[in-house]
Amino acid sequence: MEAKTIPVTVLSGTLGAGKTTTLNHVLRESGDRDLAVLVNDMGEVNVDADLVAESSDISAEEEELVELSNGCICCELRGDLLDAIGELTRDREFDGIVVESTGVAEPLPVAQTLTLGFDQSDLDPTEFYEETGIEPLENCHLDTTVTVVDAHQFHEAMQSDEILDDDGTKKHLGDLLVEQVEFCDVLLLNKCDLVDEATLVEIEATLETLQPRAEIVRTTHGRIDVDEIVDTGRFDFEDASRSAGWIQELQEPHESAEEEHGVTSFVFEARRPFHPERFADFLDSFPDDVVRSKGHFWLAGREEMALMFNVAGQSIRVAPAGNWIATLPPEEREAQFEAHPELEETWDDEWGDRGTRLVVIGTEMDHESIRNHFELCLLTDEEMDADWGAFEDRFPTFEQPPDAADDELDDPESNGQEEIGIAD
Ligand SMILES: Nc1nc2c(ncn2[C@@H]2O[C@H](COP(=O)(O)OP(=O)(O)OP(=O)(O)O)[C@@H](O)[C@H]2O)c(=O)[nH]1
Repeated sequence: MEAKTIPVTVLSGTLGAGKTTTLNHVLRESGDRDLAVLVNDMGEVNVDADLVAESSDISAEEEELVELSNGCICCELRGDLLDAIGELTRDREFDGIVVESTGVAEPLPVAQTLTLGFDQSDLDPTEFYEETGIEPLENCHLDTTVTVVDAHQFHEAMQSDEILDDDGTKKHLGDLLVEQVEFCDVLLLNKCDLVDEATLVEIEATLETLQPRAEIVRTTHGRIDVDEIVDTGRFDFEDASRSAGWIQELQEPHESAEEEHGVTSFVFEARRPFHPERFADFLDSFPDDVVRSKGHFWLAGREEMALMFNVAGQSIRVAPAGNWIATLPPEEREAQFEAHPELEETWDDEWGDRGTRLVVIGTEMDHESIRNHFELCLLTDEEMDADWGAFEDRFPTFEQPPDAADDELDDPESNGQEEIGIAD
């Protein structure tokens, strides 16, 4: 039998959602469990850690409380995070470790760091160990990822055009919130005392659509049963990476017109490209009732590369999604056909795999009107025969391979969003 390893819980959530409050509650209610806490605090003042220490009788000498400051555990402090857990657990057996991320941290890279660091994933960790200089930790496992959502601020956050700065990486608040919701095992819908029942039900419906796999628990002042988030055995990297509603919807599309509480979704598909000017104009006034949209699209004049469409609240991002299979050399194309036999069915004699497939999730959306808007952006028969290079194209140009472009694209100021006229 495998030895039991220490379960690690990661708490994420936007600024002020109630992470620290939840952590304090968990420490107070931890009973016989011996818990260690690791708090990632950006900047000079580490208020969170003080609070934790105060309310949980943890003394610094016991070294059960570790602060990681001046950086973010989803970026430059990834190695430090593992070092700190290694230090903590070198001579001591804990019943659990709770990591509180900063309000700007993305859960996926943190989970990736931990699964690699705990040698718990199928990914090849060699490069990671070389880069961070750490040794794999065999005495821990990533057990539960928890996202705390502020019920009171949810709608405001989704509609906000506030830009957050995570150590140089700029992101819309809605974008971060959606990422945190889409990647977790447990969603704590906190601050339920500040919101009426109808609003809570509506937020729950949205959360369920964005993240069908997670357990959603309503809380006030983070009062959660400790067993719901410590040592639950819920985390699985592959499942968590594939659990977002938009991914599931793309895999098994269904037009959900009468979902609960006005939250519905549909998949838009087309085998003609979008007219770059009309599509950019549409994005300039993109409907507010779309909460989330994601997928790839074909833009006329960009026959080499598929583009990724990524809407979360007020954030609209476009990024490279890789070359069309039709552009690959014959042997690579063959390999793709072997790996994805379903390609045969949809392959177009002239255009190969080029096309558009987007999931649209929203509240009280008018499906027909949004579909029509997308349809109107497609090239007409006449335009199909025109010179596509002559169309006005305000979308950013992507010359780098997708991997290299990714970081830069996270920055709304550098990814050309202004160029494509994002709606305020
Ligand atoms: N009314 C109400 N207030 C809450 C609730 N949960 C937390 N708060 C308050 O919300 C504020 C922020 O809570 P924190 O726990 O510090 O939030 P956080 O997510 O740790 O915040 P950062 O560390 O700044 O990201 C505090 O004043 C809490 O007392 C709740 O359920 N209801």
